[in-house]
Amino acid sequence: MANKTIAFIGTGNMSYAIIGGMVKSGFDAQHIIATNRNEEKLAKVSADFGVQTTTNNLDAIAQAEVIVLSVKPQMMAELCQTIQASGIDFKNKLFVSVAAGITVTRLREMLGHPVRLVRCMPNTPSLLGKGVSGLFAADVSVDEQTLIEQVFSSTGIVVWLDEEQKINDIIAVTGSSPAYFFLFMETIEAKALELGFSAVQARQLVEQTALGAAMMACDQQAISLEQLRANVTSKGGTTHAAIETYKANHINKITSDAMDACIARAKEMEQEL
Ligand SMILES: NC(=O)C1=CN([C@@H]2O[C@H](COP(=O)(O)OP(=O)(O)OC[C@H]3O[C@@H](n4cnc5c(N)ncnc54)[C@H](OP(=O)(O)O)[C@@H]3O)[C@@H](O)[C@H]2O)C=CC1
Ligand SMILES: O=C(O)[C@@H]1CCC=N1
Repeated sequence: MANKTIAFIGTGNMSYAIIGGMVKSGFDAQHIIATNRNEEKLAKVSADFGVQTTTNNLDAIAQAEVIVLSVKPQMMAELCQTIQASGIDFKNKLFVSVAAGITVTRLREMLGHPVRLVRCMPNTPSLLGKGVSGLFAADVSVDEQTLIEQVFSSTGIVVWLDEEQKINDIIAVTGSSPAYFFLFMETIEAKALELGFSAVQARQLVEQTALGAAMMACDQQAISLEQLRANVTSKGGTTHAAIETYKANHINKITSDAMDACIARAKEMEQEL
């Protein structure tokens, strides 16, 4: 990665998290260019991580060897149209798209060129080096795969996928799932408030418990999640009463249905965009 420059086109929530993870893990900020149409967002990423910034996407693309397309899927066609119209030489450029719901075929149509491309499905914990990135390579050399693996493994773990359609599955498992955990935390926080804990206490109690549970799972790999749960659940006790309530309300089915809806939406977007 030594002398390669990487440009993030459309630096919002996701690119901010990736850039943060990269810089905190030691990537040279001077080899990262962040773009946005909004100066305010660029001021923050520059102040926080010391990367180069510009509102001129084409300047950034011209300077970079790796170009991460990171606008919302609905804005990708318009962005690619401007890249295509610029007449930029794609020969020495490797593209990465983090967009959900846009296939390799469709991205190449949008760019008007059969670019070498990696589809990446990251998640926002990348900011803390705790991300997961699912990667699918399309006509990418071994050296380029190594390069992309270096970039994304600086933000957490990477998983190479052998079929493009698995990107949609990993969206459900890791791309979108931080939001499921936050939703679950929100429900505990709301109930803690109802029980009379202050807002500060409710937030602190839920975040410390979530962190503690996640760290126990990470620290005790040999113990199944089911067993970790069992270790909290005394026979005839309070946790048992709570868990039985979750089961009676079909928590497994709710999660399975939610993840199926996530995958179905990704497939629908592939038809729409
Ligand atoms: N957020 C997440 O957890 C994850 C997101 N992704 C993918 O990442 C991509 C980005 O998502 P996210 O970061 O959440 O979205 P954001 O809207 O936060 O970030 C995209 C940014 O790009 C800006 N932008 C739009 N068009 C252009 C343009 N032509 N030139 C320069 N900047 C532009 C937007 O500006 P403005 O604010 O004015 O619209 C916005 O600030 C999506 O494709 C999504 O599917 C993948 C995995 C997880
Ligand atoms: O909600 C979305 O569509 C994006 C993709 C994964 C997380 N956020």
